[in-house]
Amino acid sequence: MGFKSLFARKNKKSDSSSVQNHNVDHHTTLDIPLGSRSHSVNARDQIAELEQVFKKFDVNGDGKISSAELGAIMGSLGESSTEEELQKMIKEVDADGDGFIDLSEFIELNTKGVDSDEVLENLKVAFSVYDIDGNGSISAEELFEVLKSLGDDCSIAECRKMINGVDCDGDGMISFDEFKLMMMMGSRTEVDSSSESSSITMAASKMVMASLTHFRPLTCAAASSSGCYPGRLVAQPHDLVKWVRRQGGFVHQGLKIGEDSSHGLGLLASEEIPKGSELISLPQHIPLRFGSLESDEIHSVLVDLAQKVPEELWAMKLGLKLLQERAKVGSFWWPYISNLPEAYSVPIFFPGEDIKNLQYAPLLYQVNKRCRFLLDFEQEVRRALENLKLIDHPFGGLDVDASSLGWAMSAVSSRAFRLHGKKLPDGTSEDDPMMLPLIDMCNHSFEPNARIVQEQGVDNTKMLVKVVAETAIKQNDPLAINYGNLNNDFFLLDYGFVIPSNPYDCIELRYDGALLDAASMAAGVSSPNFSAPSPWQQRFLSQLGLEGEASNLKVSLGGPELVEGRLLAALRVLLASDVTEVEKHDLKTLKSLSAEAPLGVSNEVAAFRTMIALCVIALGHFPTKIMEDESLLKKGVSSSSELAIQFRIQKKSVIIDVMKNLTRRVKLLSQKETVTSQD
Ligand SMILES: C[S@@+](CC[C@H](N)C(=O)[O-])C[C@H]1O[C@@H](n2cnc3c(N)ncnc32)[C@H](O)[C@@H]1O
Repeated sequence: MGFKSLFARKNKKSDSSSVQNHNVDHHTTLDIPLGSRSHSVNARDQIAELEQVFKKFDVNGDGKISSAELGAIMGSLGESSTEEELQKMIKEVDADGDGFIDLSEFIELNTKGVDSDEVLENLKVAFSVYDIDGNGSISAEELFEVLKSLGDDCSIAECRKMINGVDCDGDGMISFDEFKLMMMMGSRTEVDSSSESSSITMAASKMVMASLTHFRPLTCAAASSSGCYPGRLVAQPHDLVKWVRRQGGFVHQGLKIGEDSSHGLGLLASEEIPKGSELISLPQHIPLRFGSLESDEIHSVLVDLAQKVPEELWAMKLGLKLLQERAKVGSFWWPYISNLPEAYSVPIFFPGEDIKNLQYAPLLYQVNKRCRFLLDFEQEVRRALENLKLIDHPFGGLDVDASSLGWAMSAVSSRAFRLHGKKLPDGTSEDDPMMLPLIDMCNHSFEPNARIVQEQGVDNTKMLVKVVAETAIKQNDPLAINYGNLNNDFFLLDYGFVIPSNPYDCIELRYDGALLDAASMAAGVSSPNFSAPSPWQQRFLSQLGLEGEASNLKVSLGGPELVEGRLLAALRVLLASDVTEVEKHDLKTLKSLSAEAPLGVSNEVAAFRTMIALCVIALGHFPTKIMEDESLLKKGVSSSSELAIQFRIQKKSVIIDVMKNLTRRVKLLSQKETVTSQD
């Protein structure tokens, strides 16, 4: 890679050789002389800009660029080079042979043309940064948007002026050919002093400067308070479907991105699609990962920081990479990242009052843990970055605070997929979390019409992962995949939504003998002694993991199991008096709700009654009743309050459903008992 090509950051992954079906027209080269070797006085502006760029390279300010400075810049742009390569690059330019590049050599280099495929390829990458919607031309609005996102406060009128100076065919836009012409004229000798030429120079140098010297600010919008779907990072994001196709991916012609009821944006079928159809396929290089591909070079600061992320918050690790790519102008993934929501409705972004409004201790605990982690990690990140030179800084010198870290963590937790990674010796494979552009536009349903398939062990496939139609899909139907059979705690914490009547929702309780004593007493169950089990009962409790060192005291009610088997078995055993009777059954039977009263009807009724009373106690922990919650919702509240209220309504509904189900079972058992005693 030559020195000049640094002007447009070329990401290794955009290398066209690794891409099939690269949708770029290779035949539209303009017949323009690429440069000359002297400068005109009218190129003063451009030279002033080049001086500024030179200063960025010249880190120690000694007026010359050394191979170390060049290497550091290349490294920060994702291009690592050997000393030999760096020396070769310097030699190309070093007219006086002193082993450095001085300002005049730098200007000479950048004002002469280099007619090569490489320059053309780099121009295409630079062009794509501005062509936000991927329609092949840059509008004044797009130019404005990009320059604004880079911190340049030029007006839309100025952008129009810049465009007019370059717009040869008068359509008000810059096509790739016009862009190329502009870039070449911006660095040409015979630039006259007309205002048109200076617009060209200004536009060219602004764009060049932008793609070289700026990073996007990492601001984080507060979660949207309106009910409508979240805005994207930029007002006019890239066309994701086109981008995936351009990168060699496959997107079914009957798919489009559109608004999907209350789920934000999603994928919709624009025509009927038969069952089994391939919908989307992504080649290996499109997913955004932390660096599991052999060729990935991860910034060492990011690697160190990632090691400080606890395993269960894996999303933050990939989030660091996402933030770095978000900051980097010219990132290969920008067309994808520009489509990400600017805000997330996950509880870490709720106002404190709404976190309390969740009213459910296990989730409050998780939310607080995440918030605390983000605040601590913010400090960790600051410490890691504080003495770094700009060129060593993974985020281009930008400040990374807890809210931008939270944005990144939420973007990953709500979109990343954990695919199969490296095979392990035991035959299983490592989890490989990655973001799957476009596929992650699919919303969730427990009754999905599509599913993700990872192409594993299939020879000759360049595609890493695909989505296929699980059922026939009707025109205008949204595409839905199943994110997992998760409870609402996960959905809210990681994705920012709550599913009403979620069959997998449950409540978590802490197994506690004293609490069970209280519950059984309230239920009128005679002689309960849960807090002082006999030795044989303790043996059972240890086998159930409810006693002893390796115990796990979290038990759940609700979900498909209705009552967690360990809790049911514990109650059955603790309410039994005859060890030999209990020992007749294996643990599996004792844990099973469908095993009918294995220790007798009265034991079963007492166990169920105790559980019903436990539900009453759990319900009592919620300060509000469902009716009160519903009337609050009717009145109208903020979107975070709404989510918090919906969440707690669902939790209370789970408890009530468990109570109803157990009450029905008690009734049936009691009838059975009466019939048996009458027989
Ligand atoms: C993988 S993204 C899907 C694309 C997303 N809708 C968007 O606008 O970019 C996951 C996010 O979509 C929304 N979502 C997906 N399925 C949903 C559902 N069943 N109910 C509510 N929101 C849903 C949530 O905001 C979630 O965090």
